[in-house]
Amino acid sequence: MLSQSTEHTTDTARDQLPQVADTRNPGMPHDMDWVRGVQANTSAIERRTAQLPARRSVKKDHQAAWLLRAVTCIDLTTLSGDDTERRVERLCAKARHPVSQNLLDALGMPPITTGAVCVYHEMIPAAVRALDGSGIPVAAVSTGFPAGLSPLHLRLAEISESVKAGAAEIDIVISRRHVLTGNWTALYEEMQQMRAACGEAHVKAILATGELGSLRNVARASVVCMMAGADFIKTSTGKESVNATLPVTLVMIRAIRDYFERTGYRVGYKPAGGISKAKDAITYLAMMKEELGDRWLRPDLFRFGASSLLNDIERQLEHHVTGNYSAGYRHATS
Ligand SMILES: O=C[C@H](O)COP(=O)(O)O
Repeated sequence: MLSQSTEHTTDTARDQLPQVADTRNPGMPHDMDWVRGVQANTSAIERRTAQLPARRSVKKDHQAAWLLRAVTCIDLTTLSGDDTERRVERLCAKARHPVSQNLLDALGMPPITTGAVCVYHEMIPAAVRALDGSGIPVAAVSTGFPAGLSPLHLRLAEISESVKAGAAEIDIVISRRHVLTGNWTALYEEMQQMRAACGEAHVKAILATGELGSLRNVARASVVCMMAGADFIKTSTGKESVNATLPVTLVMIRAIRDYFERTGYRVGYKPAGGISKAKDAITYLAMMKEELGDRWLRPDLFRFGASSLLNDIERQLEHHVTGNYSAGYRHATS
């Protein structure tokens, strides 16, 4: 039998942070001095992250526990031009039962679900119907995803439409040009308007880090989006040529830590794009635990944006239980 805890896996350096009530990040006035003071030491960051996958070795039951935890944090995603209602329904069925009952029984685990299902606006009604009664939220990518270059009033209207259609979480894309030109005020104001358009729906700010030019820009954009009220900061759309990476992750989660230490508000983190291997998921979780502590290992503060990660996790769990690997197609999600 597995414990759902990951407590045996690594020491927690960050559990000493001040404990405050979990309230949604309301944002704060734009503090340009803070933003200008944010730096990122690229070589130190790359050195630190280069060591992570090599020294991270989680075995047997602990590995299965980490993998099940990862499953509960997946935003199970389909974002393709050829998405259909049928594909979304299959994805939602998988989100309800991401790991087969046989495996859960063998591991002594109760039923679990993924963190959310993430789709384009047009697919929201199908996802809402298919997830009815499951408690699994529908996340929608809005604001002219993935480039975010449609007029602002249309991007804001798209958010409102997505919320009206039943999305409980909105993944917005920021205007990369505001970062690349150092127009932090424009980024702050845009993010604030998007947060307001979301209303009660939680907003994840996609930075598209592969297009921001430098880790310092990633750090500054993270801070500005949190100041403007982002509930989550997310690396990528999955459509950039470089998506989630470990150096970008370190920069973003340290920005989250800094924001928490200064304001008392916890902002979530979502690495997305190209995360398809179970061992990579464990590396990300271990990094969250080391840098931010156990509180950030739950789906309200951590998600993977991933379309195929679940397949590999299920294969690894099957290997853990049976000693054999099954063919990948048996775990296909769509
Ligand atoms: O936000 C989620 C990403 O679009 C998924 O990317 P992926 O297909 O590389 O897993």
